[in-house]
Amino acid sequence: MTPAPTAAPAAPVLDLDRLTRRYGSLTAVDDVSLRLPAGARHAVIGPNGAGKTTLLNLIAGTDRPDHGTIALNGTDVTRASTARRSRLGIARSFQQPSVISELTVLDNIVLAGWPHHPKRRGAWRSPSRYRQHAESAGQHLETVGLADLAHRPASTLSHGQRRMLDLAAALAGDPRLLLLDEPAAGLTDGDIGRLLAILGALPASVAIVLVEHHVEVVAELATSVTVLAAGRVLVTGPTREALAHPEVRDAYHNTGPMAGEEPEHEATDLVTGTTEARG
Ligand SMILES: Nc1ncnc2c1ncn2[C@@H]1O[C@H](COP(=O)(O)OP(=O)(O)OP(=O)(O)O)[C@@H](O)[C@H]1O
Repeated sequence: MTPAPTAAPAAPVLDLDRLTRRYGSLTAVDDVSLRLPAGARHAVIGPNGAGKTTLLNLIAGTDRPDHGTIALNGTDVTRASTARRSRLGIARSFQQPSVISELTVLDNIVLAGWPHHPKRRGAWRSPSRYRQHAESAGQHLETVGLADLAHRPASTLSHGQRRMLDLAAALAGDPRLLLLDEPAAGLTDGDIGRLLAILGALPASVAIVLVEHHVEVVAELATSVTVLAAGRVLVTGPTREALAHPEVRDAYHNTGPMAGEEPEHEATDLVTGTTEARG
């Protein structure tokens, strides 16, 4: 009997291969490889200056690597514009929430979702088109708990509420990969709890890559972690193991044996759970 054909494994949502970014003599991201499956909940942690934001910039396309490749769902986007990456499903929230204070809460989300909407043409000239946009924007505000504030000017929001609005703006394009840069920074414990509940409830169709200094947020949300130190991958793996790694604690305190050490190049494949030598 002929065996039934097996389905080809889905392409990783994100595949970074030997990514390097130099600024003059400083190597901010140094030979970083990482493969994440669809729906991943992955955190990137490390001390200040480790290269975390630079890595997010390279994935989002606001910065370009000197070396290495970036693939999104099997499509090479290394040279793609930020707009094309956004259309392919990458969305991003920032350390400083990018909110337009003069607009209402609702219109911030209408504007963020507009380029992604199938009926985007003429949205501002046609009241019925605008209503369609406003309806989907309202759903995203529900998701982040801001629906009651939809018609307030965004300038009246608290810091925590602006962060939620920034998150709703990132969700407005129905992303497949959500990049979050320190989403818990400056939040109260209550706001952090709300953020965790919102992110925890996102569907598995949305993968998350999270840069975060709050280890408890990482432990709660991420199922896998990459630790960067001086631009290099110190360790990548399941959250509990990565956080328990002795060199992680050493690197955080900048006293450990990792300083100046040359790690072997490895790519940890979080699709298959294997680690392989590359290069
Ligand atoms: N545009 C730039 N030009 C020159 N150097 C830069 C630039 N962007 C980042 N760097 C340097 O690259 C290194 C990594 O910076 P990056 O912001 O990625 O670190 P980080 O891990 O996000 O730090 P933090 O936790 O403090 O935000 C730092 O030494 C930083 O000064």
